[in-house]
Parts: sequence; structure tokens; C-alpha cells
Amino acid sequence: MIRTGIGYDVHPFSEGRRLVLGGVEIPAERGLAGHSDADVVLHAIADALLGAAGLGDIGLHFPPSEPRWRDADSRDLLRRVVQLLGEQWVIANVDATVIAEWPRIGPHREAMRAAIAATLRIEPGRVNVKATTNEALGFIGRGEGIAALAIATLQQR
Ligand SMILES: Nc1ccn([C@@H]2O[C@H](COP(=O)(O)O)[C@@H](O)[C@H]2O)c(=O)n1
Ligand SMILES: C[C@@]1(CO)OP(=O)(O)OP(=O)(O)OC[C@H]1O
Repeated sequence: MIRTGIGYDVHPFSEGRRLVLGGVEIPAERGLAGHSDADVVLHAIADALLGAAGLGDIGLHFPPSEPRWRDADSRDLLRRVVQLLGEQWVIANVDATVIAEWPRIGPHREAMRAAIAATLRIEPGRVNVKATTNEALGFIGRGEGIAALAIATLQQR
């Protein structure tokens, strides 16, 4: 059996925060606000995996109301999602799109791919990271935040 899941997340920019995308810290004067490290890319991937497995969503497993997830490293959250998947599923592939006017994702694409693959314990060839601007439209176009979409496919062992 094969199952797919979709994930979406968005976080607003905030001064004095670290900018962490796809498990990679990008040197920047501002980052994204959130209860955790606000890694919007890993959150979208977590939701895609949970969706494919029929296990709800990230907020269900790591509620923002719980102090233990404050400033959490989203790679740790994603590792926990992989544990939740159990032995039943193999991650066939993960594909993510970052929607941001800034920063340029291209220079960080391979590092993100490697970080995501290592966190999911799969080969980098099963991971793809893409990016697009929002063509200056809406809140993303005004540079107020970053969104990410992800799709994941699980194959039964
Ligand atoms: N934050 C971003 C946005 C885009 N890119 C790369 O630029 C290409 C063109 O973007 P458009 O929004 O004009 O379609 C896109 O395909 C990406 O390769 C990027 O690296 N970082
Ligand atoms: C990751 C969690 C952890 O509490 O908090 P946030 O960093 O605010 O991120 P969000 O995408 O809103 O997902 C909910 C939470 O699970």
C-alpha cells in the first residue's frame, strides 16, 4: 500500500530570532517567530508525514501550549514523527516548497536536503526542496513571513 500526505505551515518574521529553514540555520538579522525554532519547512514535512500515516498533525503531538516544546529544535520534532510512523512505513519521498521573497533558498538547497534526509534517516535522493517567491503579492510578498508546502509518500514494508 502507498499513502500520501500534504503539509502546509507559515510563520511570521520576527526581529532577534534565528532563521532556521529545512534544518539549516541561515545567517540573518531576523528569523521566524514561533513556539519552537519555527522551522516552517520541517513543520510542513512533519504534517505531510503525519497526514500520510493518518496520525493527525504536528500541533496534536507537540502542542504549543506545552512548555516542553518551547524553542524546540524542529529536527527533534521530526525525529519523533518518524518514530510515530513506526516500522510499518518506509518514506518513499518528500518534496517541499518554500514560499519566500527572502532569503534566496538556492544557495542552501543542498544543505537543507541533506539535513532533512539525515533527520528522516533516508537517502538525500528521496528528498527535494524547491522555492518560489510570491511575486510580491500578499503577506509573503510584503516580506512579512515565510510559508512552506510539503508532500510525502509512504510505502508499506
Ligand atoms: N526564496 C526564493 C525564491 C525563489 N528562488 C529560486 O528562484 C526561482 C524563480 O522564482 P520565482 O518566484 O520567480 O518563480 C525559483 O524557481 C527558485 O529556484 C529561491 O532560490 N529562493
Ligand atoms: C511546532 C509547534 C511546537 O509546539 O509550535 P510552533 O513553533 O509555533 O509551530 P507551528 O507550526 O505553529 O506548529 C505547532 C507546534 O507543534
